[in-house]
Amino acid sequence: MRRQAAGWLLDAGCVDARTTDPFRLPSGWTTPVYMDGSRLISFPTIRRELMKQGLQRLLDAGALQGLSGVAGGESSGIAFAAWLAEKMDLPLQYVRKRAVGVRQIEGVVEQGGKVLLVDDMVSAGQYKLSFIDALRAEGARVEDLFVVFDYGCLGAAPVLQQHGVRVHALCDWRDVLEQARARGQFSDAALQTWEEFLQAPAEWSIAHGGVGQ
Ligand SMILES: O=P(O)(O)OC[C@H]1O[C@H](OP(=O)(O)OP(=O)(O)O)[C@H](O)[C@@H]1O
Ligand SMILES: O=C(O)c1cc(=O)[nH]c(=O)[nH]1
Repeated sequence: MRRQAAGWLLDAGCVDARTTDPFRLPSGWTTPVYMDGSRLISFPTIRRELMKQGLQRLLDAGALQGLSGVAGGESSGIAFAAWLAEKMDLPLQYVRKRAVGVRQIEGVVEQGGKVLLVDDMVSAGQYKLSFIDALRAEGARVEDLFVVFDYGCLGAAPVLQQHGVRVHALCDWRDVLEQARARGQFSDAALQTWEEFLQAPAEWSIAHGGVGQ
């Protein structure tokens, strides 16, 4: 299943891999690969399959028990949250990256209700922590995050776990790299740089002018 999700990200053209001029993420990490999950909304078959896999995964993990709402992270997470909320016939909210005035959440949050946070992806998890804080400040219980893609190497899952939130991701960079290799996508040099990053992300980032934690 992880390979299949990784393949869909490649099919949708979400992955960019470089050998020079690294990407600099808002968290300060530098990377040779970038995931543009926002493209997924434009591929109906892919997005439908991803949501089907997501629901199954959440069900298997017991994350759908007692849910009272689904909250999308601005902006790419909103469509995915809406599709999941519609499938489960649950209320939808979305969380802005920054408050407009005093309001960061749109939609109605049920006091004490359990909300599933949804986004297209997680890298270092900074935005997710802000979304979780905002939802909790409004009285929601947040115990689970669903994303299509987790970097898997920047430590977001353990940090979110410390904040009481489990991460449910369909795939990570290792899955995407294996799939890209199997398909012969990207140059050998790009695949090699990608592998070096995954083997030592902190060292790679620092060596390319980024942060390492
Ligand atoms: O900091 P993290 O929690 O790891 O999340 C990384 C964020 O990167 C993407 O958003 P981006 O800012 O690229 O824009 P968009 O969602 O508005 O498309 C993605 O949608 C996540 O929200
Ligand atoms: O760290 C981020 O914000 C980030 C990383 C990435 O690969 N793609 C993205 O959209 N955001």
